[in-house]
Amino acid sequence: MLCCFDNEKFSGRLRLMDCSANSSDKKTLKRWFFIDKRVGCCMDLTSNHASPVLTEPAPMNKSRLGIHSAILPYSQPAGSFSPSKYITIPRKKSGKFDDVWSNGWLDAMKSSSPPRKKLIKDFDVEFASDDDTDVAYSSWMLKYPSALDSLEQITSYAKNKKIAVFLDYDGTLSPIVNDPDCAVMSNAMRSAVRNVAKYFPTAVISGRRREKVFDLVGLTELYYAGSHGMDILGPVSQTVLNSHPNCIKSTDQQGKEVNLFQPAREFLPMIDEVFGTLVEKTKDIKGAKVEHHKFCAAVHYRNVDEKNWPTIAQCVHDVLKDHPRLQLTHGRKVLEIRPVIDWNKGKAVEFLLESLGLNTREDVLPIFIGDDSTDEDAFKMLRERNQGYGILVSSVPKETYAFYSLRDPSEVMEFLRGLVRSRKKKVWGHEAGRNNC
Ligand SMILES: O=P(O)(O)OC[C@H]1O[C@H](O[C@H]2O[C@H](CO)[C@@H](O)[C@H](O)[C@H]2O)[C@H](O)[C@@H](O)[C@@H]1O
Repeated sequence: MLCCFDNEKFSGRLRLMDCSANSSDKKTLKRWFFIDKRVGCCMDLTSNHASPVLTEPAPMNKSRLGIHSAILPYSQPAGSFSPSKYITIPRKKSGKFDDVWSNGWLDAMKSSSPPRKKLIKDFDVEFASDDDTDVAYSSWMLKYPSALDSLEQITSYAKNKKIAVFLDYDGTLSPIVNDPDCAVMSNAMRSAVRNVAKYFPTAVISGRRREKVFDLVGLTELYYAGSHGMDILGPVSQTVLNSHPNCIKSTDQQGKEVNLFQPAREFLPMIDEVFGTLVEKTKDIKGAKVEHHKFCAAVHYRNVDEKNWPTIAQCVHDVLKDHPRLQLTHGRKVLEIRPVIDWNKGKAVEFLLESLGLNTREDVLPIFIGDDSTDEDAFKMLRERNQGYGILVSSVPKETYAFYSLRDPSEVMEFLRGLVRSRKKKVWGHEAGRNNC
């Protein structure tokens, strides 16, 4: 007998349980089936074989099942996902704020960057073994296929197009580690990124301070944006200088002429002040760390005992209460305070495309690779433009606006190497390293 559960939490799928299995013991309950409401395909999670049953097909179905995604329009955002990562502070009619217990901050803090088991549980899949989590990941990959497995599709579609590569830093180019100051990039990754930049315009767009991310990456051939895109050093473009009032001519660390765009410049003194306050307020919380990213401030709680998380949340909450022009975003075990302006990583990608003279061209294929919630702005922008690919780096199932997935930074490196290999082979048929862009 099959029982049907509407399981919105699991990627908009209907969940079917085979009640002929022993359901009293969750560990032995192995026969779950998922029906993707849009894909119209039923999958036995124990066998991971998809077989067509029920429900009518929808426009996104084919792209999710391996037919070349770029041929198909992004007709709708992925699943029922609506990433509300910008946290509006709930205000009571009295003008007072709700506290961190009731406004969901602590839940968001707990679920940010969770371990594998916990995340699977959040998707309401009560699995116990590593095999089961692998099965859940494989099922998730039907919706977000591996960019490595899809490399041939991606590169053949990109053959006559200009690829532009946009990369997040933490969790994408470097693995997540406990101390943000120790998040170094391997030489192998550096060399992969350097090679990518030989063939495609390449930028790193990070939440960190721009100068810091440049120090960590150490490649002069890239463009850099810090503070989640609020601090961009891009190529000189008169069009961009004319159309963006906050954009000025400047020089980079090598003395080269560049365009400098800092749309939140007026917030500098406020962020300075808030940084000082946060340092002071958290100084007695063991493990807490505050970073000044110039146009935003980050409060890390990865190394703080969970019993002290409410105190961290309260400190940040109190600061925001006093600064209505600032807002909160949740990152991986980090609370970030940033200006309330209409600017994000997605806008930064568009800005850089414009600076490169690629924004209005239809033969451009932007690829954005990132792991964090702030990268969703870029994934979403690409979906809305119906152009290019967002690639989410995650080793656990996550809702996302991205189109493809990669498990971890080592797969990112393989993917970047694959892009270069295919460009060398398909365009020139030899190993010459010329910039084709
Ligand atoms: O946009 P990104 O380049 O991904 O930057 C996002 C945040 O990355 C850093 O924090 C994260 O990585 C740390 C090192 O692995 C880890 O310790 C921390 O828990 C993560 O949240 C950076 O320190 C933050 O300021 C960035 O906002």
